[in-house]
Amino acid sequence: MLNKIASALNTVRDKTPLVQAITNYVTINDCANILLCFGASPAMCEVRSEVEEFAGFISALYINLGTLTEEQKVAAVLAAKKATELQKPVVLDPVACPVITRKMDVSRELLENAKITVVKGNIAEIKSLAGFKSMARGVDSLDEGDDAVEACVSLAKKYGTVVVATGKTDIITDGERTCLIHNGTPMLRMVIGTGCMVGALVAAAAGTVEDKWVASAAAVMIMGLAGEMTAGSMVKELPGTFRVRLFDYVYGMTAQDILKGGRIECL
Ligand SMILES: Nc1ncnc2c1ncn2[C@@H]1O[C@H](COP(=O)(O)OP(=O)(O)O)[C@@H](O)[C@H]1O
Ligand SMILES: Cc1ncsc1CCOP(=O)(O)O
Ligand SMILES: [Mg+2]
Repeated sequence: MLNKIASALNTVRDKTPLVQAITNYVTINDCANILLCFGASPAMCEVRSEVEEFAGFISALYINLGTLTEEQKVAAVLAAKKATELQKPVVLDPVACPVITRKMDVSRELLENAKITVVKGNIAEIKSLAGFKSMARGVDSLDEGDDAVEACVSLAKKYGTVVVATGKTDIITDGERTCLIHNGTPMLRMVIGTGCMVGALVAAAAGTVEDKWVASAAAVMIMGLAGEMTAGSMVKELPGTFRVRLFDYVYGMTAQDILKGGRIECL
């Protein structure tokens, strides 16, 4: 599996996927920059009158509900349907769906009316979307992760998607194959948007790598490992410096780093 993940990194770099993002205004710039560092090309195209035309050009679509305006909501549904028609991968990040009913409703609408290739959320978001009890505070998960694998598998089977749940241990499943990623650092929680950035990276990988489960695992591992390497490079762990250096470590990530530092467990 580590070989496949290392090869996924090289595939993204070789193919330079064009990732369309309809995403929140808190972390939009970080999402664009992390995509560039990964080797992808970001385009934040999110107006209803533009998205259907743009779908013809993209490698993948990333929809993040973090600050979902009414305009974004209409555009997201149109874009997801068009991407489905054109067989382009769609990644959904159902930010705050445990605590805001509208986000849950829009997530379900998207899952029911388009082919969502990957649903990526934190553990609380994924558990609540799967109908499990979860603990959240705003956009953050407070969930210990009990039942998380079961929730991921059940959600994956229900909608025929890959499901990614991030946390101390990340879970990636397509309903049949499940793996856990043990890379990461608590510092990733000291910077807002690391979850959004993981979603953007998943879209880039899904836009180029055939096996969407491998693509998702690769994106999640690369963020976790880059976080570890960033924290390891600092004499004192400071969030501002960490945030800037995180981009550098994603940019500098090599296949060799993955083979050496990747920590994955296939269940
Ligand atoms: N306690 C932790 N230890 C190590 N890595 C973590 C921890 N919590 C989250 N991460 C990592 O931080 C990133 C963002 O995940 P998370 O905080 O769950 O998402 P969100 O920001 O959407 O709530 C992921 O790469 C995840 O693996
Ligand atoms: C703080 C905040 N508020 C609405 S979206 C957002 C960013 C969420 O980022 P992440 O899901 O990566 O923690
Ligand atoms: Mg999030």
